[in-house]
Amino acid sequence: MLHKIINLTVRDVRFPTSLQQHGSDAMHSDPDYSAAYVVIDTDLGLKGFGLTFTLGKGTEIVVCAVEALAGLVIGKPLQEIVSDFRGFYRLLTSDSQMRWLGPEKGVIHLATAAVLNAVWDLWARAEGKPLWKLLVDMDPKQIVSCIDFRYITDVLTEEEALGETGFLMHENQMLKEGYPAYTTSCAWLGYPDQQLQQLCTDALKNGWSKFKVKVGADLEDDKRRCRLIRQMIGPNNTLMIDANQRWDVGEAISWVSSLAEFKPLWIEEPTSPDDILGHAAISKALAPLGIGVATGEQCHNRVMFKQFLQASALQFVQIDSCRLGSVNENLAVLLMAHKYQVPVCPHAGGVGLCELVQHLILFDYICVSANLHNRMCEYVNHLHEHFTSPVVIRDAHYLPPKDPGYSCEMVESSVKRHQYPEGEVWKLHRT
Ligand SMILES: C[C@H](O)[C@@H](O)[C@@H](O)[C@H](O)C(=O)O
Ligand SMILES: [Mg+2]
Repeated sequence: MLHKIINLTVRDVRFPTSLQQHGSDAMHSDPDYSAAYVVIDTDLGLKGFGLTFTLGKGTEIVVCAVEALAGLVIGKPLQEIVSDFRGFYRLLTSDSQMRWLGPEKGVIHLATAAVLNAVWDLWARAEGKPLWKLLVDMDPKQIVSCIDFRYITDVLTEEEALGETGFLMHENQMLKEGYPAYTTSCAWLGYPDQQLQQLCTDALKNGWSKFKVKVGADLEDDKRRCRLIRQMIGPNNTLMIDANQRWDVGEAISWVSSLAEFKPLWIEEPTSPDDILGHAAISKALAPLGIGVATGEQCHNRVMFKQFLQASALQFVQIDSCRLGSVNENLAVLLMAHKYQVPVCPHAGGVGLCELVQHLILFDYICVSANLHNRMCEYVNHLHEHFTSPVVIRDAHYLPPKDPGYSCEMVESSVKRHQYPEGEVWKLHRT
């Protein structure tokens, strides 16, 4: 465990997903799934790989922010970092000059996630374990020692957190059955009805039973698309809807009420991701219709999640492996969600997000929640071929990864081809 970090590189990698409207929603009509992709080198040759997710333009800004953090990482032995991981998280997020850019939000926090994801990957590789197993094998004290409790002790103290982990009952079940997943890949907003129908038919054949549909641009379109999907999947399968922050509070309530006949389990991101009281009002108004509110993919830190939970403003917590400050901050959110008994259903609509977040939800089930009721992890079917250890889905379940690390290493030839702007793929698209 002497691995000393001697270098950090970061690259701007973009995939032209907008060409076919993959990933499109009511607010992001042309998303190019992208990543600020980090590689850290150690003196002994072991490498760590990490990333954060972006939508194309602006990835270069995240790259700059990662470069600004690199000096805090280079020169550190892995052992020193992980023996005081809370301190290291603080170092990255509380730098007395750079914290002005956040603190713990926006571009600088995305950069923190990319760097720390690479450090966690390195640690798991050094231990020869997939990240979920590294977490599962830690004793609760060590888990808790990775979390920065600043700003959340009014809801969760370190002592309380110690009592919240450690069930360990369900590892074998996960290895056998995997963790339940839902698919978003049938119904991106830019897909025509025919494509939606075809993809839904295929998904049903492949054993999918939970489907998310993008809504929010046009009410009549939403009704037609939800009707179509509900008819195809029948009354017993699950439907979720996602508006990606399109509405004001009142509009959200009336729009979703008009879609209530299609029986969605949740409305995701109905309004601004920062409007905690707005989400609380929407939750209250929709509860009698049996519709919950889900949010989190743009919830930028544990303090926001704390308040969402305190205000009963969400009924599904959607953690994101690349928006929060890596595993460290995600652990805090998992434990707070457990305290409030709110199910965690991770966000994974992006490049690499499925690969990463599966580790976190496996840990959550095995060591924290021990519960599968109303819990599922998002799955989207794009771009897995660019990873060296892509997710394995069987019967709509994530099978626990076996390779050491955090599953975020990308195939080097893919990185080269998709690097922006010099990669071959981008040369083609510009001509
Ligand atoms: C732009 C992206 O594809 C989003 O639409 C996506 O992350 C989405 O909100 C999701 O829930 O998967
Ligand atoms: Mg979403």
